[in-house]
Amino acid sequence: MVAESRFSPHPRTHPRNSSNLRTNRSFCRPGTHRGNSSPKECRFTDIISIGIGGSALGPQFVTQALSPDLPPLQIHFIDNSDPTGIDRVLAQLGDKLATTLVLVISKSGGTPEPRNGMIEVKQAYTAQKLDFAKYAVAITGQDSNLDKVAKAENWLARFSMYDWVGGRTSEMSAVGLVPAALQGIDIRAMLDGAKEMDDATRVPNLKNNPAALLALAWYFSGNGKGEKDMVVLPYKDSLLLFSRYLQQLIMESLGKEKDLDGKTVFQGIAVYGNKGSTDQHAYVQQLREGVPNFFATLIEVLEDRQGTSVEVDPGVTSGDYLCGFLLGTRQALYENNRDSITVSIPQVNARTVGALIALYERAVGLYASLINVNAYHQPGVEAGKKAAAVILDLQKRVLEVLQTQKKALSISELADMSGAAEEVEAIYKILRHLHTNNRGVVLTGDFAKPGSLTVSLG
Ligand SMILES: O=P(O)(O)OC[C@H]1O[C@](O)(CO)[C@@H](O)[C@@H]1O
Repeated sequence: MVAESRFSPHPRTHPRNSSNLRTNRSFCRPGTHRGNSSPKECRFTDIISIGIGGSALGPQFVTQALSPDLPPLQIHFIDNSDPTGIDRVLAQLGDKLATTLVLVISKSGGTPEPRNGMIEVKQAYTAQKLDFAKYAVAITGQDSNLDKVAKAENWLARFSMYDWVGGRTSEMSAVGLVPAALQGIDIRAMLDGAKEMDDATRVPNLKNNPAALLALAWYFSGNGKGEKDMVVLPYKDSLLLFSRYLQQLIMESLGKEKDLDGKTVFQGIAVYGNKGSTDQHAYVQQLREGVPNFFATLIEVLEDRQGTSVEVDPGVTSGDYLCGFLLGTRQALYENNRDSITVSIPQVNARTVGALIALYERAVGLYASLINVNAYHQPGVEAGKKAAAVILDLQKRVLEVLQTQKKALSISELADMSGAAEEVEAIYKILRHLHTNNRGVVLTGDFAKPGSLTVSLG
């Protein structure tokens, strides 16, 4: 899918993308089923996919939406720097690591979370006397740090990402297509659906352009200032992660302080939601009667299921109920002057999911043009990353000071000696974290009164 014509090359260059996939996929033939595969055909049973943000949300959404009930390879995600989360994935796999492929996905190849995940997973392979390089695949920008590591260590495969593909618009690149193909998902159909939508959303007549209609509806509803939140309610379990995927696509793209002229605009649209009808029993009460600060997007899937349905009442199926809940909620919102948009798809399949992704990618680009912001950078996230690096540096400095001390110090003494008198609270939190995790820092005193605490190395 081409996200935004200003940033993407001509479609003629796309075959390079698929040849990238074709030449690299020999490490494991997708679609080979576990039950009848010989070790030669595919020695893997599972995948660990390590990535965050745009390098995780698309693959997670597509897995939930499209992965077959018995996929050829079962995928597990590590999308955080949470040690417990990493442990859980590794514990679930146990001695199956020997047949587990690892995808390390990071456009920049320098994001700390996937780097940490990769190091921890590598360590787990080493502990089982497995050569990590024989299991590891990198999906990253050319010559990124990750690319260099993968090249130097001779990993199983490397897929390169084009610079013009943004992280949050990368689902139709190797980032999304490799994990999807390995799970037996029809990636050609995904690309076909995205292509169809790409064509449909290049139409200059706005009334016939679904992405333009969507962008204009967002603009109308929130006054072009994001005054209303976007509540996304797909009435289908398999689309549960769509709102989470859209959260990044929309909020990271549109949530900007400055417009393209450098004017302070504080733009954005807040996105949340899970699924209908489940959310009707959670927060739809507020949507109907509470603060009118949202518009709803209802995703309607026409096909209930493959095969026939039992009747839960005479002449009525569960699917009829779901359809009734969607239409009923829409009506109830309308009656109370709450806006809603309904997007209908015939069924959840690779083609419609590809089309949905392409639709929203294009709508975001068009809406960004309407409000005059750059949808394709994320300066705010960079600020958060820098601030986290400052905290880790402070931790280092504090530990260095403690190493020189024979007697326990108060936290404010330690802050002074570390040249960070203003950072007493941050230092308290760092120390408490190290203390809790038995990292050689001993805090003594009343934790409810940080001023009473003394600290030393244990
Ligand atoms: O793929 P990368 O470079 O690891 O980045 C992961 C995510 O981090 C961000 O750069 C900032 O959150 C996202 O835009 C991106 O999707």
